[in-house]
Amino acid sequence: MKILVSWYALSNDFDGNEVQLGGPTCQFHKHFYQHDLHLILSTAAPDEDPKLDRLVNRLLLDYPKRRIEGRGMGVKDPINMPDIKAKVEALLLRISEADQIDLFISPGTPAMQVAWYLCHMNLSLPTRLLQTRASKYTTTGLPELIEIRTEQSSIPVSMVLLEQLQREEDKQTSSFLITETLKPVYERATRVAGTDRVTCLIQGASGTGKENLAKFIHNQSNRANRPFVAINCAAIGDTLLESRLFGYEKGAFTGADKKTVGFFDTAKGGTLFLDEIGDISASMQQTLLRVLQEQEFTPVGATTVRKADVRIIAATHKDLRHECQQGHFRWDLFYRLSVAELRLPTLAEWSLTEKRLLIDHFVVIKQKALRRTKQISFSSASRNVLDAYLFPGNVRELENLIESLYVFADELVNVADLPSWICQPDNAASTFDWQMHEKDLIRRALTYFKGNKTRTLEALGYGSINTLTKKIEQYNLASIVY
Ligand SMILES: Nc1ncnc2c1ncn2[C@@H]1O[C@H](COP(=O)(O)OP(=O)(O)OP(=O)(O)O)[C@@H](O)[C@H]1O
Repeated sequence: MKILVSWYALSNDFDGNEVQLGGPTCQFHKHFYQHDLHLILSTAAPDEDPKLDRLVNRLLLDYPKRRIEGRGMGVKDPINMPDIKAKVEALLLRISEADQIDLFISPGTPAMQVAWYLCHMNLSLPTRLLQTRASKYTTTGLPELIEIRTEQSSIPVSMVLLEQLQREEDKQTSSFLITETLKPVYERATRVAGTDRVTCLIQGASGTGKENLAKFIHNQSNRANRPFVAINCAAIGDTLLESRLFGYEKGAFTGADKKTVGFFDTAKGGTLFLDEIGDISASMQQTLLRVLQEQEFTPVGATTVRKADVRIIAATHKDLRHECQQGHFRWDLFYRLSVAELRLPTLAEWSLTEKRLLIDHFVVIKQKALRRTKQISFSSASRNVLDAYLFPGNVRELENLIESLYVFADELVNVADLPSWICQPDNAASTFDWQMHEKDLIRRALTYFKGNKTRTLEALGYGSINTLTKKIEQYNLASIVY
């Protein structure tokens, strides 16, 4: 395995908050990347650097098949060389089984470069020191890759603090995969992120990654340094939902023994994610509509209004247009929420190759999260079963399955290790194949004819518009974005 490790360049990899495609990290990927994994390091505490997330996500958008992961190293002072060295030493030792570890030293402070040099010299690991020369300084007009060759010490390093290894391990679990099927959705999401405040509606079945997508929009937006607050609207009744969202005054209701701020205040300047919006009551729909129209809200029991400064991202597993047609959801609120509409495909809509990629992705992620020394692998029979299974619970179901296999199965997963419902013959691909095929056909035709049902009908040859409409409902295609 060939691993690339580098810090990101605070100024050169970014122009303000935007990822700089001409920066050293993006340029490396464009011209020189031939690795199996890139670990991009940030000085921030683990999981607390929106810029790092933005850079990783941008690269994954451009190179969806690459494995690129961000690591917050928790370095307080970017010129404290001993601290930096101790942390990168620990990291390098953890990946010491790699065949080659390339240390890309161009981005980062001089202290970071010295630390790379010392690690290369002293750790006796298969490291190479790489730097790049920007195209404006080369005669060819293209950037150049330079390897700094030095004699490495033959004395292995004797001690590295083990507790550091442990602390880092916990945080190596967050990273997600943007496959070809997801790419258009994430591209639209990037555009949504670029517009402040635009309300967004994410539709998709349970477990397809709606909250992930909402976080992605937040992290890509100018609001990334402010809070992302999520609330599941289906889980609680009207009164509680209202007091959670808007806060309340002391004595506003029985049990309100002190003034409490709501999520609109907590998320001020940031993003408020309203999950399962399709499940809120008619009266809550009315309240929310007013807040969205007037951009202000009143805490329960208060007399004065407060300004709402949040971007709302709502999500639902329901087909909200259909809910409106049925009179269960207000059209005016639907239009307010769906200024930007995104739809996440079910796992059944992913190609087989992508599904396998996701399995491999979780095999790696869960190994780290559960601190297993060895990765699980699949017998060819168990691979076949997984290929045929449609994962109705989508990404979450697949993720949970891999996690449980790490807990209960041996390193080599056999069919007997898989849950019985996955192996049941009624899940066999043959039953579903033609339905999937039909669904795909209708989806493609609708997209091609930009949602025009008459032309789709002509192209596919269904007897009547009613048949086509029923199929569209059956396959949950009513809300696809053309
Ligand atoms: N593209 C992806 N790559 C890796 N993991 C993903 C991806 N999308 C989703 N996940 C993971 O799948 C799980 C479910 O995702 P998430 O909670 O965002 O789904 P959801 O659609 O909001 O679910 P629900 O409708 O049940 O609230 C999470 O653990 C998430 O990290």
